[in-house]
Amino acid sequence: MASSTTPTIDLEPFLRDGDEDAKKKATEEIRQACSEFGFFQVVNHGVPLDLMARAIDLSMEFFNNPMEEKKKSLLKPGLSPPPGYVNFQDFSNDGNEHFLILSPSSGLNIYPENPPEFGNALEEIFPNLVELSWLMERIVSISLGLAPNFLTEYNNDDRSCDFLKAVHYFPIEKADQINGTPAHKDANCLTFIFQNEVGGLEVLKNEQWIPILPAKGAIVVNIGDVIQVLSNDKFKSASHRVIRQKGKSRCSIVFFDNLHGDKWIEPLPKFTTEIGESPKYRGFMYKEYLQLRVKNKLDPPARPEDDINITHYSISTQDQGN
Ligand SMILES: O=C(O)CCC(=O)C(=O)O
Ligand SMILES: [Fe+2]
Repeated sequence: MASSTTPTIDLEPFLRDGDEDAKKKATEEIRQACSEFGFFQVVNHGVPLDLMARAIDLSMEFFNNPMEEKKKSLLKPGLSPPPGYVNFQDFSNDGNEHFLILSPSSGLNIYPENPPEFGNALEEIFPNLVELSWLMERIVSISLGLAPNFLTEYNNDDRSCDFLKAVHYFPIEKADQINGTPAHKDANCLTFIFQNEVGGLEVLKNEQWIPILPAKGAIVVNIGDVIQVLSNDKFKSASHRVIRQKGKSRCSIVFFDNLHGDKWIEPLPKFTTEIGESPKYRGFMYKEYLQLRVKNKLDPPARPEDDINITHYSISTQDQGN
């Protein structure tokens, strides 16, 4: 029966050899969560819990610095996404600020002096989240009926476009300031989020906002547009948002398992020609979509309905009939 809370799935069977039945059961739970919600949480995921807690604490210490101090690690222009500090309140209604890093091996990251361990903690957690992405790519591929290494090979095992953000959501001071991050769908492949105890992340299902409750040590996983398009809507990239809370700062660490911009994205034959279904999207170059999304964010259209999202590439039923 369909439920109204997102499931939590134990990945412990995947961290050891054997127990194929337990692996199958967890894979089936993930398949259901991906088609019903596009969102779920995982526990026993292999990312050290003390490192997760340290990354959150040090992020909050960084965000508690005076603004002049934070702005010393301003973003490096010309890179997309730009690493470093950004305060969205400077140019949008979003009530958050973030610090972004690219892959530590890029050599492009800049770190603030205070607190000195902040950069180390982010660099240390990054490869742990890459490791979890590999595992989830494998499970998601299997649950779509694809070869286990399908998603990893689809991106030529290229991890150079992954990135990570530490995000601080300011507490609400006036009643109308609830917007932390407005409703959106992630463009990438898979997103991983862990959060402090404050809450505010919500996912849309059947026109209802469902809270993703913070659970100690759990990591939220959500499906992005790339998987929705490849699977021709079999798996869902769900709309989600963050609501700010009264008197409490929310902190999250968000890791984006991302594709190379030169990747061509279109529904796979397995979900179209091979089963006699029409593709729901036309193919596109991933970087073209990302550029449209960035433009959208920095220079929002006057009418919200002109906001660019994945439906930009939808093939309507009418087109399919022609
Ligand atoms: O901070 C969060 O929990 C989620 C942020 C988010 O959805 C995003 O950055 O795409
Ligand atoms: Fe998101």
